[in-house]
Amino acid sequence: MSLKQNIPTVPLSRFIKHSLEILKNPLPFHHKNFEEQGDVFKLKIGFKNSVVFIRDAAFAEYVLQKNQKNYTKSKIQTEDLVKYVGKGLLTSEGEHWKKQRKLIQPAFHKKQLANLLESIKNAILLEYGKITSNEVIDIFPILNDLAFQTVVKSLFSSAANQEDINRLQYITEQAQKMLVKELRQPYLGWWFNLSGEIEKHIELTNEARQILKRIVNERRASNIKADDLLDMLLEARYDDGNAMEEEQLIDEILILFTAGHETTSNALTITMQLLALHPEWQDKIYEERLALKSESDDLMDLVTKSKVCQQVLEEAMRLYPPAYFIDRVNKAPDTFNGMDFEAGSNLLFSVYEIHRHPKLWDQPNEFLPERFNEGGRKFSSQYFPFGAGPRKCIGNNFAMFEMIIAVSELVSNYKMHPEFNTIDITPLITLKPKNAFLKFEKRN
Ligand code: HEM
Repeated sequence: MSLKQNIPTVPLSRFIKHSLEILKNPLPFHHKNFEEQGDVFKLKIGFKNSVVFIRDAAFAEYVLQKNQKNYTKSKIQTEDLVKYVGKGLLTSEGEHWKKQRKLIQPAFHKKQLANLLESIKNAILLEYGKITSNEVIDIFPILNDLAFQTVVKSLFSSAANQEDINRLQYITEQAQKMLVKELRQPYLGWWFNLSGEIEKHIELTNEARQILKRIVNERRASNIKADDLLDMLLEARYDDGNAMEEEQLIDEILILFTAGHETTSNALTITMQLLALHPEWQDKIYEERLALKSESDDLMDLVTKSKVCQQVLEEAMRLYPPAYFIDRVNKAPDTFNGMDFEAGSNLLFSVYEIHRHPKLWDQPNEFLPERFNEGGRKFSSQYFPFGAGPRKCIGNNFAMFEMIIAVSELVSNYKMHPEFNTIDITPLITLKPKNAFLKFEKRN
């Protein structure tokens, strides 16, 4: 039995004093608090409200896995996001979530993903057509479009025209931007309502729903077998033999756009920046790709055997996890390591801090992909880029396969050079890269 412990508390005055700095980039503020207070501390963010910040990997494992039944997601995902994207996998809870996860999971199995690799690769190559050699360019917009196109093409093959795709991307990004505004300036909530800004964005997402309904109905009427994600979702059956209702299907598609787009483009952009700063790893990936190509042209072989490329991506997501916080709220009171948490406590796990914890990692702030040479599994109790437990990212393999193809294709055609020797980030809902300027030199 562990002794009772008080949770160190950072007062409201300190939160207010640093509020501008926190709005710009909260990570240094949190880091300082962790250094001063320890791996668990409470931050007062109002007279009655507080958030518990955690960089204890065992605590994360306990909440996300061992005792996950006592925890739900916070209102950000289960209410604020719902008004735009509806109740799908990412945003639902309880029995509804369980039923949806069981239904959708098979579409993301490795075997099933094999059918999508060709479309993923084609979408990637199309985007790489935008790269101009020997000029400094911002790689983020290209990789951002790439990540959206990849999800759309995996869902619909060629069923969506470019105009629809552009509109869907625009709407997804606008809704996300609006949500960021609401979360960062909660005190302006009344104004966002009164000025009609929220309503405008809900209308936009309704327009996206209409586009998606048309695409789905055309597919239903066509009898075409495309073997894409949409086919999988249309053919999936609940235990009672029924298929998904149309509204639910549309919600799930909107959620896949939201969850699968920004996270992947962030991870890819930062990986390219790190590779530009560490050209020896570009050479290693290039050599690996040459060796694999001489054995087989099969894309499944490429994505499962590109070990060096995988290590680089894993290390990039250790240093810059796109989902840099994971939040949970406890249903019933709970105790961890002698610390008591009353029901309804807001727990925020800093994946960013856990991934750089000096007690867990050698040279935690250095880019050392070789630490993953035995795979990420070795670190499964302290490495959570895709979350953990039953709510772990359903698109985990999809994202890794997509990113391996994207990195390997780019490195096999170009050498990347950095414009700056630092990596700048803007932590919003996800950890977004900033100033990702690189120069591309065509390989012979
Ligand atoms: C590098 C890319 C990605 C990262 C880092 C990432 C990260 C995550 C994380 C951390 C969670 C768990 C959140 C929590 O427990 O609160 C999650 C959930 C989810 N992700 Fe991803 N994700 C990525 C790509 C994708 C892709 C490509 C898709 C789909 C095409 C996707 C779909 C989802 C969905 C639907 C959920 C909710 C799962 C559930 O609650 O059952 N993600 N993701």
